Amino acid sequence: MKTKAFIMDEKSIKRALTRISHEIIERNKGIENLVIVGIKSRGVPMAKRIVSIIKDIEGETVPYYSLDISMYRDDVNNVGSININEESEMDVKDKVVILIDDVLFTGRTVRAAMDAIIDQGRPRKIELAVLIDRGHRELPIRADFVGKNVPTSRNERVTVHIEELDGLNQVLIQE
Ligand SMILES: O=P(O)(O)OC[C@H]1O[C@H](OP(=O)(O)OP(=O)(O)O)[C@H](O)[C@@H]1O
Ligand SMILES: O=c1cc[nH]c(=O)[nH]1
Repeated sequence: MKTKAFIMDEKSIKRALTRISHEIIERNKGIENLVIVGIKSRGVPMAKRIVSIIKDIEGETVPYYSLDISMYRDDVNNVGSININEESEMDVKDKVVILIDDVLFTGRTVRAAMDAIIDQGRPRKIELAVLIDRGHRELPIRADFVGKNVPTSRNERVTVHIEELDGLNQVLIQE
């Protein structure tokens, strides 16, 4: 794949996650009843960073979980059963769940993540934070918190590299 553009560097990713963290706190008037859920793979380190930024601001650690939705995808040949990772049962009943992912594209991953969460209990609300919204939704899903809106064509790919998984922090458009 050829890189067509550099969209974000380490500093701009950090600024975006800091702003999103402030917005989450502001929108929810604090952190009471919040639960943060990172979607694997890159939503997980992003979620941890947001938890850490919120702790710096509010002085408390918000509960957080990672979620593997591969079994819930409707466009993968896999009608399999529920499989939240075995690490933890998520306590989401009556909580405000903040879902975190790196890229929002068709919305199918988020749809699957919402199914997985609701199977664990009835949250009071689910909100969505993404680093990149690249458009091309196939479902009526939108993000509440967006790092950057990046217009793309369908055949492009937005690639997010996060240090914890990839050794560096950057966002690229590739084709
Ligand atoms: O809105 P959607 O069309 O569902 O696309 C967005 C999803 O696609 C990416 O994951 P991908 O399936 O490419 O796997 P990855 O996490 O290994 O990159 C990305 O991390 C999002 O989770
Ligand atoms: O461009 C895209 C599409 C799906 N998932 C990504 O991470 N990038």
